[in-house]
Amino acid sequence: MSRVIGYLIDGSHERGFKLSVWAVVFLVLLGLSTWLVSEQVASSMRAETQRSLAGYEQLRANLLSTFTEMDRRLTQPACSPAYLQEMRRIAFLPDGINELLYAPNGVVRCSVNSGVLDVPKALGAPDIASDNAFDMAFWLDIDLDFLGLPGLTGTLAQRGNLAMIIPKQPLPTSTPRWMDQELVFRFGEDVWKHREGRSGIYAEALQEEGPARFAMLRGVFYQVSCDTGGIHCVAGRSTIGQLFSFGWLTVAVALLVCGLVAAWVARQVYSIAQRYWSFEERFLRHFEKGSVICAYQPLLDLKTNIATGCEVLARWKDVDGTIVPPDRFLPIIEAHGLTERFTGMVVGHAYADLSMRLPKGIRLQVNFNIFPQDLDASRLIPLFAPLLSEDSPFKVVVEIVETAEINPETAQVEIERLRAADMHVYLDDFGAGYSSMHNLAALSIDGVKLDRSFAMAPHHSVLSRMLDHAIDLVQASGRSLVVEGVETKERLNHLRASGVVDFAQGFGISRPLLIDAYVAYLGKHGPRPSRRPTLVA
Ligand SMILES: Nc1nc2c(ncn2[C@@H]2O[C@@H]3COP(=O)(O)O[C@H]4[C@@H](O)[C@H](n5cnc6c(=O)[nH]c(N)nc65)O[C@@H]4COP(=O)(O)O[C@H]3[C@H]2O)c(=O)[nH]1
Repeated sequence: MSRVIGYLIDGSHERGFKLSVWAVVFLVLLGLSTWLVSEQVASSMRAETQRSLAGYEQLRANLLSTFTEMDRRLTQPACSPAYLQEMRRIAFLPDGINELLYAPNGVVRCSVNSGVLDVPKALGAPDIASDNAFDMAFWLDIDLDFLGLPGLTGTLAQRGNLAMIIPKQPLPTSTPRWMDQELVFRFGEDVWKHREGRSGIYAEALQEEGPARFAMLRGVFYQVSCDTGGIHCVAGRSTIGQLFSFGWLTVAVALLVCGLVAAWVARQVYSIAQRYWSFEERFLRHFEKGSVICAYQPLLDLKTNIATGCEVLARWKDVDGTIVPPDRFLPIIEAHGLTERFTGMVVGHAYADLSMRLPKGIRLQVNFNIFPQDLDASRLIPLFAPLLSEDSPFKVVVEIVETAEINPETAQVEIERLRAADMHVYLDDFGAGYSSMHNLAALSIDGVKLDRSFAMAPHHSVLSRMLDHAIDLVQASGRSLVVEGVETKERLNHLRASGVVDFAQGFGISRPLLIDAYVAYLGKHGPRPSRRPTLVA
């Protein structure tokens, strides 16, 4: 996991990472805005279809009130002059309905405009029977010739013995251009007749799933609204194309905003991921006792050919269990002033490993690396205390690297104090960095580790040719000499043949090993246990 995230947030994948986050966020925002827009479109369409229906709601109210008025006022004998006179008065009411009729059992006998018909007009079966919420029957688009209106058609509504011609009610002309509408007159759940607007929309809308009959997935939006009695219905339809053509500027701005927001989020996510998941942050979050582990690289005594010691090399266990080499985390430890705490962890871990696993009766030289800035005996000695007890089977060596921070005078004082506490001091990586002949001579160190670059250098290279001279130089100082970086048998034999190198260390002898492997290695190549512990190294 940490490897994957580490890979993603590593600088070289910044673009890909940001682009992926951007794409995800952009799509989410796009989905969200599409949903919001579709909600907005749905509610606008609902409002528009209901507005279109409002005229029919009003018409229905007028019909009902006119019927009620006729029922109340037409008490005279049907089709009598007084009856027709009263009917005429009612027809003058400002409700837009001005042709009232007397039509018992679907047979028109008289009307306001025609008076008593010479021949009563039988209307036949109604298109919509009266078993609806308003007890009204309807005849749609009937020929009004019988009322003296040749060539005209109209809709006739009947309640009881009374009837009236409904004036034509067109859809509002101010409907938005991004939407088409159709008005239908419903005869029942599944039977209707087109009345106004664009034919076919209601039928299409009925095909759509869902209670709101709102189908945006196919890029078409439908909305149907019906009046209270469910007789008039207005179906609205709008397509993505229609919406875009009237709102392209909004769409362009929305896309731009989504793009910009996604870019901002991608940048934030990247920097948060980097901050939270960078190796440094991970290391600092999990820098605790169990996360530091030790590897042990054998030190081979060239005089006896026995691996009498080891160098303790720290590793860090990443959150996913990956073992991380020290060059990755040591700079972080130094930058955060954790060096002393870290050395304490390494010493504690090594002590626990070795004291538990080392066969009884073996005395072992154990080399630890310390940070040059920690060269302070008063702080170091307590850290190593468990390994320095009188009956300890360990010979403790601390390896220090010469750096600009080492002042030879103060270093000498600290080295003396360490040695007085039964610790041994080696100069590490001699021949590289800040190594100086003067320090080699002036500091009372016990040994010198030749920088591994000499032994690792290919044959006949300059460094390789310098190896013997470097060995002579250290030998002349009288210090114990360790050559590290020994990778091949040839080089090991060469060093052994020189007769002046005390210890060798390198992959050619053994790689750094975890405790189990190291104990197994010691079983084969280490000192034999003795009843009375004697120092072999
Ligand atoms: N190519 C090659 N490499 C070889 C060979 N033989 C040994 N090495 C590597 O050389 C390094 C020897 O340790 P060093 O010079 O003290 O260099 C150490 C030491 O300066 C530092 N270090 C490691 N553990 C600690 C620690 O606990 N405390 C401190 N302060 N520094 C540590 O990290 C450095 C690197 O440690 P490692 O990565 O473990 O690398 C180790 C070891 O694995 C060889 O034949 N060929």
